[in-house]
Amino acid sequence: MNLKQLLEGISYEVQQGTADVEISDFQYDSRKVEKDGLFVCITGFQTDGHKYIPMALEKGAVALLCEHRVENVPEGVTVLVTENNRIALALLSDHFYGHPSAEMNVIGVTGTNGKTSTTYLMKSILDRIGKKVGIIGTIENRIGDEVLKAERTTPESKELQALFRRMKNEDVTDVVMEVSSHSLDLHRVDGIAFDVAIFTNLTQDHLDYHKTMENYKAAKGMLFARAAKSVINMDDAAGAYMKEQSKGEVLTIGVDCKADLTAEGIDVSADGTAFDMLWQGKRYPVHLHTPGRFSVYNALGAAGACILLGVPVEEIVAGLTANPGVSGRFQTVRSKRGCQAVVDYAHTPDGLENVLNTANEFVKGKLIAVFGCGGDRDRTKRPIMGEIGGRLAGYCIITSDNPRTEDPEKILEDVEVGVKKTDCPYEKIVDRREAIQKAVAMAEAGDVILIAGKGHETYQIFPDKTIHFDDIEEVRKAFGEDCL
Ligand SMILES: CC(=O)N[C@H]1[C@@H](OP(=O)(O)OP(=O)(O)OC[C@H]2O[C@@H](n3ccc(=O)[nH]c3=O)[C@H](O)[C@@H]2O)O[C@H](CO)[C@@H](O)[C@@H]1O[C@H](C)C(=O)N[C@@H](C)C(=O)N[C@H](CCC(=O)O)C(=O)O
Ligand SMILES: Nc1ncnc2c1ncn2[C@@H]1O[C@H](COP(=O)(O)OP(=O)(O)OP(=O)(O)O)[C@@H](O)[C@H]1O
Ligand SMILES: N[C@H](CCC[C@H](N)C(=O)O)C(=O)O
Ligand SMILES: [Mg+2]
Repeated sequence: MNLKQLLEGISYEVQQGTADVEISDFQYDSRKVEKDGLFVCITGFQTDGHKYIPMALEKGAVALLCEHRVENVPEGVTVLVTENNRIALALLSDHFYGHPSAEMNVIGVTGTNGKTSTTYLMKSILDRIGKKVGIIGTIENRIGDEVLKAERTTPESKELQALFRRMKNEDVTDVVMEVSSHSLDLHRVDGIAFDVAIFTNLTQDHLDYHKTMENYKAAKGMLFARAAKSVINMDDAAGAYMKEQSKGEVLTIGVDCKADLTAEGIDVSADGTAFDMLWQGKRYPVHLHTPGRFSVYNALGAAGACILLGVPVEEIVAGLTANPGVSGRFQTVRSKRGCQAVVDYAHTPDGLENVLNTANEFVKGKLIAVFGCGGDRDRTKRPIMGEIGGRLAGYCIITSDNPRTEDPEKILEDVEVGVKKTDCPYEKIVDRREAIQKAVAMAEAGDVILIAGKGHETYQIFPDKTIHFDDIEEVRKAFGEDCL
C-alpha cells in the first residue's frame, strides 16, 4: 500500500525521503514491526515510542511517522513528522481498513456508569428485529454470537478499526460500543462515524488520569461533538453540557426532569424493575430483569438510541424485557436458608451508592457489604466509597479488589478512613475469599450480601501475579450445600 495515499487528510512534514513509498504494514509497537513496514512513534506516559526506532529499523521498517524530528536515521528510510501520532494512527487505521464504521450503524455509549449494561440492552432490542450486532466493551467483544476476548473497554484505534472491518465482513449491521473517556482523550475513536451517541451519567472516577472533573467532563463531551445524533440523560448534572456539545438531533431522557423519553411508576423488587415508559404521549409498560432505579436510565438510553435508529417502540419494549441481565451486574445467588448474595461491578462512589440503595429497597434483614477499591486507580474515591458503604450497609467487610502494584493493606486503610466516619460496624479482611466466606457465615435469613467491585471479572491482579478469582464462584462455594 502507498503511504502517501494512507495519509490523505493528515498533515505532516517530510523530514527525509518521500511519502510516496510502498509499505507492507504499520505498527505503533516496535516489537511488532515487519519488513518494509511503517513504525508510528507515540510519545507515551510510560515510555517514548521514538526510543524504539533502532528496533523498528532492525526489524525492517522503511518508514517512520514521528512526533518531532529525529536524528541518525539511515538514508533510504522515510521520516515524516505529525503533531500528534495518536490522531494520525486513528485516521490512518480508518483509511487502511476502508472506513468500515461508515458502512454500519455505530452507536457509542459514554458515561461513568452504565455503559456495559446499556450496550447489552441495545443488543437485546436489535437482536429481536433481526439485526446482526457487534459489541465492543469491558466484558468482551462480540460479533453476533461469537465472543472475542476484550483487553480493555475501548481498544487502540488500529485494533478497533481492524475489528470494525472484521465485523462488516461478517455482516454486522449495528455496532454498539462503549467509549471510555481515556479513548476519547487519547484519540482512539477519532475518524469513527458515530450514528448515535448515548450519555449515561458523570460522577467521580478516573481522577488519577483526568486530574479534574472538568477535564473528565470535557473528554466525554468530545463524543457528542462528532455523533450524528445523541441521547442525553438530562437528570444528570452534566446532561446540559453534553447537549450543548451535540451537533445533530438530540433525544433527551430523564425521570425527574422534563425530557422527550421518560419513566413513571418505577417499582424496584429483588427480581427486577417495572416502570411505564412515556414516549410521544403514549405509555408503554416495561419490565427489566435488573433491579434498581439506575437500570431505568440504562433502559431509557438504549430505548432512545433505538428510537433514533427507527426501531418500532413495541419492539424496543419487548427487547428490554428479553434481556436477562448482564454478567456481574446485580447478579444474584440465593441460599436455602433464605439469604442471598448479589455480585455487582460497582467500583465508583455513585455505582456503590446505587446498588446499596437498591438492595435496601428489598432487604428484610441486614445488608452486609463486601467491597474494596482497585490499586493504581483514583485513590481519592477510596474514603468516599468507604463512607457510602458505612452509611448504607448494616455491616461492612473491607477487602481487596485488584491491588495491582499497590500494597493491599494500605488500600484497605484508605477505604477504612471513610467507613470510620460512620457508626457502621466493620472489619478488614485483606483476602477476598476469606471476606466472602465471613459474610456468608454471618448471613441469616432475610439478609443480603452485596459483593461489589469485580462483577464479571475472573481474575485478581496482585503486584507479582494475576490469579483466577470469580466472585460468583466464590460465593457459591461459600454457600456450599446451602446454595440454591
Ligand atoms: C493511560 C492509558 O490509557 N495508557 C495507554 C497508552 O499508554 P502509554 O502512553 O503509557 O504507552 P507507553 O507504554 O508509554 O508506550 C508509548 C509507545 O511506545 C511503544 N513501545 C513501547 C515499548 C516498546 O518496546 N516498543 C514500543 O514501540 C508503545 O507501543 C506505545 O505506542 O497508550 C497505550 C497504547 O495504546 C495503551 O496500551 C495504554 O493503555 C493502558 C494499558 C491502560 O491501562 N489503559 C486504561 C487505563 C484504559 O484505557 N482504560 C479504559 C477503561 C476506562 C473505563 O472503563 O471506565 C479503557 O478504555 O479501557
Ligand atoms: N446508570 C447507572 N447509574 C449509576 N450506576 C450504574 C448505572 N448502571 C450501572 N450502574 C452501576 O455501575 C456498575 C457498572 O455498570 P456497567 O458495567 O454497566 O458500567 P460501565 O460504565 O460499563 O463501567 P466501566 O467504566 O468499568 O466500563 C454496575 O454494576 C452498577 O453497580
Ligand atoms: N474500568 C475500570 C474498572 C475497575 C474495576 C475494579 N475491579 C478495579 O480493578 O479497580 C478501571 O479500570 O478503572
Ligand atoms: Mg463497561
